[in-house]
Amino acid sequence: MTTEVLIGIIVGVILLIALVGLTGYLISRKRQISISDKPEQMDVTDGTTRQVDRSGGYQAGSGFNFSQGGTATVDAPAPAPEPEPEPVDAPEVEAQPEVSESTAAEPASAEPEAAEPEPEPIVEDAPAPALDDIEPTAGRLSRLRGRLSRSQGAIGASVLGLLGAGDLDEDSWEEIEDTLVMADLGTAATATVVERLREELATGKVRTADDARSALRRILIEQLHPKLDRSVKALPHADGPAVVLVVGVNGVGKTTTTGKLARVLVADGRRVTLGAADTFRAAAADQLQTWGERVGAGIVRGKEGADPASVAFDAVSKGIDDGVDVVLIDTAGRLHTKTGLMDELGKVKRVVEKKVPVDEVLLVLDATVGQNGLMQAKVFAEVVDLTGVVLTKLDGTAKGGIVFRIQEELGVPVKLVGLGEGADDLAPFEPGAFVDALL
Ligand SMILES: Nc1nc2c(ncn2[C@@H]2O[C@H](COP(=O)(O)OP(=O)(O)OP(=O)(O)O)[C@@H](O)[C@H]2O)c(=O)[nH]1
Repeated sequence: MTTEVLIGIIVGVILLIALVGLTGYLISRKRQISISDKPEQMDVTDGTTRQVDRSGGYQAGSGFNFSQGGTATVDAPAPAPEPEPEPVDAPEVEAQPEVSESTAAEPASAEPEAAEPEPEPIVEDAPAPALDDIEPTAGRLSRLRGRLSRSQGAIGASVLGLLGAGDLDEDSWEEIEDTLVMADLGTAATATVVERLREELATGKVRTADDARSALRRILIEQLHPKLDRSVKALPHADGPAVVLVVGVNGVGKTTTTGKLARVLVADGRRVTLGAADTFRAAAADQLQTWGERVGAGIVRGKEGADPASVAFDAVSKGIDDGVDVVLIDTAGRLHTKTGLMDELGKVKRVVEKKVPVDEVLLVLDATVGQNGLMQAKVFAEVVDLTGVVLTKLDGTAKGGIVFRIQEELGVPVKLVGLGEGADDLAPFEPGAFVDALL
């Protein structure tokens, strides 16, 4: 009797355990997201397989968005602690000789009152010869599809692969974190993305590959502050042209970006004057002149070593006289000393503003240099009030995640991206399209 009861109890317990185990297994199967981290493949006729282009790449439908300076910025990101702008030059030198700076290539010098007369700036009018056909600006991103191929999938394949492995242990979460950090998202954005992903998974609503992809997509887009005003303030005012200063260290693509931007503006029916205030390297002014000649934009340039501020001032003066819509000023970015840079850029801005307000200060950063770019950005942010970032060479890097850090740490929107060396390889930055290229 006792033995029978005992056997009965044991059988009952075994059945109960089996039932609990089966239920647990079924629940865990249901929660498991099955996503392949391998690229999709398809058979081709020769019996081999090749990757299906599931890219779509970085594409978007709209063209460039230009606006007038002074318009309010929408939904500024909660920036990382803003660097205190350092005071620009202790006592502002009043009655500055606007175009009569010394030609000495000494960047850190104080603004001289009465220096040697500046040689007359060389003013080149737009030449008559046949001009380039400029690619239409609308749908520019669609045409540049696939340029982000190296970024493409970097985050998606690995993170979605891990999410697809079902219940994630701490090692998997660490691996997800590592992937995001490797893509240069930075620790703050990575922590937020991981936290948000954990929350989404905890709700139990993420069940399929599509759910996981769209959750990750949504979270990454949120981190890019999609509502930021990314319009380029390049539309003229009632009483004068818009002025755009293009700043950045040498070699990042400043001159190229200035030329590309001129093309976009001309293609949109705007009249442009270029100011070659990068007087450090004569070749830079030659390069800009060529860009101008190709689209019919006038250029003002100085002799090598001339004072950048006087060239900028003359460019703006000529722009006003000619009644152009926008003056684009390419500056030199010798980052050897912060003081030198501050003196030079601060002075360029102040001198120009004796004529008209500067509407846009675009910092050009080379995406391929990763962290270094961020350090450069911080130095520039201390020197001038940046209003936007142009991220160049995104076609040659898997580190597109730097976009997240720049915006987060500077509180300045990425407005444009360079996606190649071609004259029309400049596109507006669009968070949705960018994230699609990453996944
Ligand atoms: N792949 C790629 N190359 C680019 C891009 N933008 C610029 N470049 C190249 O980067 C190089 C440097 O560009 P520049 O415009 O001369 O750079 P900069 O900052 O003006 O440099 P300095 O003239 O020395 O002051 C050139 O070979 C450009 O063609 C881009 O978006 N993608």
